[in-house]
Amino acid sequence: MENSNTPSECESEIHQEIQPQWPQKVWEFLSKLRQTSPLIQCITNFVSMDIVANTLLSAGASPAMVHAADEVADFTPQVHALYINVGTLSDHWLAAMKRAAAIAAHNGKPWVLDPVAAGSSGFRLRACLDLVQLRPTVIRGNGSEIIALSRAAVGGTKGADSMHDSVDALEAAKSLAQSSSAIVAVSGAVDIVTDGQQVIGAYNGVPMMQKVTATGCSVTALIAAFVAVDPTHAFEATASALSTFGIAGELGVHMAKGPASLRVNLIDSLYGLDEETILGHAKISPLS
Ligand SMILES: Nc1ncnc2c1ncn2[C@@H]1O[C@H](COP(=O)(O)OP(=O)(O)OP(=O)(O)O)[C@@H](O)[C@H]1O
Ligand SMILES: Cc1ncsc1CCO
Ligand SMILES: [Mg+2]
Repeated sequence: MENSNTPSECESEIHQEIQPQWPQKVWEFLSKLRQTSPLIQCITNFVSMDIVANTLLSAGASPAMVHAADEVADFTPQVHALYINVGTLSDHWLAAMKRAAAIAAHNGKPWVLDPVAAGSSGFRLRACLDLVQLRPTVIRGNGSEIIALSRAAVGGTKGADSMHDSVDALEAAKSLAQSSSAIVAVSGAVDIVTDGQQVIGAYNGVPMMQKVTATGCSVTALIAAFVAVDPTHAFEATASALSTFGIAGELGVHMAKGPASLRVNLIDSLYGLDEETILGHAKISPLS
C-alpha cells in the first residue's frame, strides 16, 4: 500500500527530528535566559572567577561565587543551577564541591562539571571521578580532559591546556556520556556535544579564544545558565551555550588587537547579541 505521505514530507519529518532548527533554538535559549536571569552558584578556580562572573552577567544570568563548605547547605537549594570547576583544587574546596553537588542532585537542580586538567595528577583525577559519581547534568572539558576522565588515567595533558583536538576525544566523550549518564561536551575548533548516542558539532568560535585564560571555564558556566533555563533539554542547552559563546568570540575578535582586548570585546559582544546575529551566525550540525 502506498504511503499517504509524499517522500518530501517524510524527509522533512526525519530532518526535523535529527536536526532541529538550531539557530532558532539558540536564540530561544538566550532570550529565555535574559527574561528569567537564573541564579548560578559557581565553585570555580581563582584564575577564572572574574571572567566567569562577567560572562554570566553579560549573558543575562545572575552569578554567585559561593564555595564555603559550611554555606552550601543553606545556599545550594536556592540556586537554579550549580557550576563546579576543579581548576585550583585543594582538599578544602573539594569537600565543598562534593557537598554542593550532592545537595543539587538531591534537590533536583542541574549541575555542570568542568574537570580542568583532569589527567594531571592522581589527586585531581580521583576528585573528578568522585564528582562524576554525583551525577552531573553536563561535563564540559577540552580534548585531553575528556580522554583522561573517560579512561580514568593520569597523563596525556599539559596542565589546563589540551594536547588533543576535540575530535580526538569523540569516542571518549561518547563512552563517558554512556557511563555517567551526563551530556558530555568537548571544546575546541569544533565543539562536540553528545548524550552517548547522538553527536552534534558547534562550529562557532575563533582560535584566539585559547589565548584568553578561562574561556573554557566561562563557557562551562554559560552551559550551566542555559541548562538552568530548561533542565529537561540539557543536550540542546549545551550546544546552544557553546554556539552563543563562540559567536561572541567571532564578533569580539573583529574589535580586538590581541587576547587582552578579545577578553573585553567578547564580553561586550555577548551582552549585545540580538536575534538577527544569532540566526545569521549559529552553526550547529550533526557529527558522526
Ligand atoms: N581552534 C579553535 N577555534 C575556534 N574556537 C576555539 C578553538 N579552540 C578553542 N575554541 C573555543 O574557545 C573556548 C575555550 O575552549 P578551550 O578548549 O580552549 O577550553 P579550555 O582548554 O578548557 O580552556 P580554559 O581551561 O583556559 O578555560 C570554547 O568556547 C571553544 O569553542
Ligand atoms: C591556568 C589555570 N590553572 C588552573 S585553572 C586555570 C585556568 C584555566 O583553566
Ligand atoms: Mg579548561
